[in-house]
Amino acid sequence: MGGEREFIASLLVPLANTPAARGLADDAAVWTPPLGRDLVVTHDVLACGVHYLPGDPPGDVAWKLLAVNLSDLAAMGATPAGVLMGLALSAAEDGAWREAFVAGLGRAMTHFGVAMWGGDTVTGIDRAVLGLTAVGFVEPGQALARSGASVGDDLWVSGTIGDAGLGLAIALGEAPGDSYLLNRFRRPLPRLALGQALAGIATACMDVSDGLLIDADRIGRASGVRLSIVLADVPLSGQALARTDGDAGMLARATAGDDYELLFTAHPDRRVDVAAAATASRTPVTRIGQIFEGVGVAAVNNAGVDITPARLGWEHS
Ligand SMILES: Nc1ncnc2c1ncn2[C@@H]1O[C@H](COP(=O)(O)OP(=O)(O)OP(=O)(O)O)[C@@H](O)[C@H]1O
Ligand SMILES: Cc1ncc(C[n+]2csc(CCOP(=O)(O)O)c2C)c(N)n1
Ligand SMILES: [Mg+2]
Ligand SMILES: [Mg+2]
Ligand SMILES: [Mg+2]
Repeated sequence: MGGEREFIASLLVPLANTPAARGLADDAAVWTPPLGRDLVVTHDVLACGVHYLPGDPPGDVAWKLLAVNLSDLAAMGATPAGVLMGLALSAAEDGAWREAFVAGLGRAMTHFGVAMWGGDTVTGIDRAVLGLTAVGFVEPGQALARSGASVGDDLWVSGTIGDAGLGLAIALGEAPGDSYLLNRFRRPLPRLALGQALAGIATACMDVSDGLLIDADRIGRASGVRLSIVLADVPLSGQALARTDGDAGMLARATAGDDYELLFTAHPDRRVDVAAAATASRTPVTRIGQIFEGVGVAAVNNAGVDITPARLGWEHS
């Protein structure tokens, strides 16, 4: 395997077969956005040892790098268009790793229908740091926000919560294996179709990356309301349910993060519309609470007792 030039020419140029990328032959991409749409732009970083493990399959690391960014576009109700990727690699990401990474990235890009527009590659650091910028678009003025939740709204979440946290424990060798849970950690599925279907229905929306409780707290703070979550109503997969005991178990699921599900609010009069959006996007949604006066989040157990923990989820120091 040659150097940077050969890596770009042999592995990345084939991924960039879209006019905007100009064959990665110019200094930047030139993209003609869909007329009249609002552009939605996001960037997230995955660091080896922080977001994934050195032994994770490189193709899955690529999937996750794209998926976590598309999840932020989903949270805004956007349709993805293209990506720019920044790779800072260590000696551990050798030729075989790079080939497997790019192969996985190509499969992920095809799956989600996004184009590679360019990026940058550097080597010589101790641990890999992988950044990706995703660009999408929405109908003018239709981008969702964290700030629109009102007192009386319902609180909803897509899919199931806590699977990825259990998958991480499995990847770390701390829990017995389960391919479904491991896959939920390594290959999250951004809820793009649901996000798009929620335009005009959700009053606030975000994706759950750091943990259900901490991200609910963010909607609460952004909206100036209190999100009350009935822990027993938080949807768990069968696999997670089998590994979850009591209030402490539910709190562990609700603070683990890496879910990449959508958390959103809507007026109770829109329950039929939320159900229709879920059906149209083939995405399960569950009502997990209500919005009250106050600020932030409260987690309530079966006895109606507020058991909100001090630590709500993942935060970088
Ligand atoms: N280094 C940075 N430079 C500029 N803006 C940033 C930076 N880090 C975060 N932000 C911005 O701050 C806001 C919150 O970022 P945060 O990373 O918490 O959200 P997120 O990407 O949805 O969550 P996560 O990173 O857990 O997936 C976003 O609007 C983001 O663009
Ligand atoms: C090896 C390993 N250890 C721990 C975790 C858990 N984790 C790390 S960052 C984060 C929040 C989302 O990231 P960010 O806020 O940076 O976008 C979570 C839940 C992991 N994924 N991999
Ligand atoms: Mg981020
Ligand atoms: Mg987000
Ligand atoms: Mg975060």
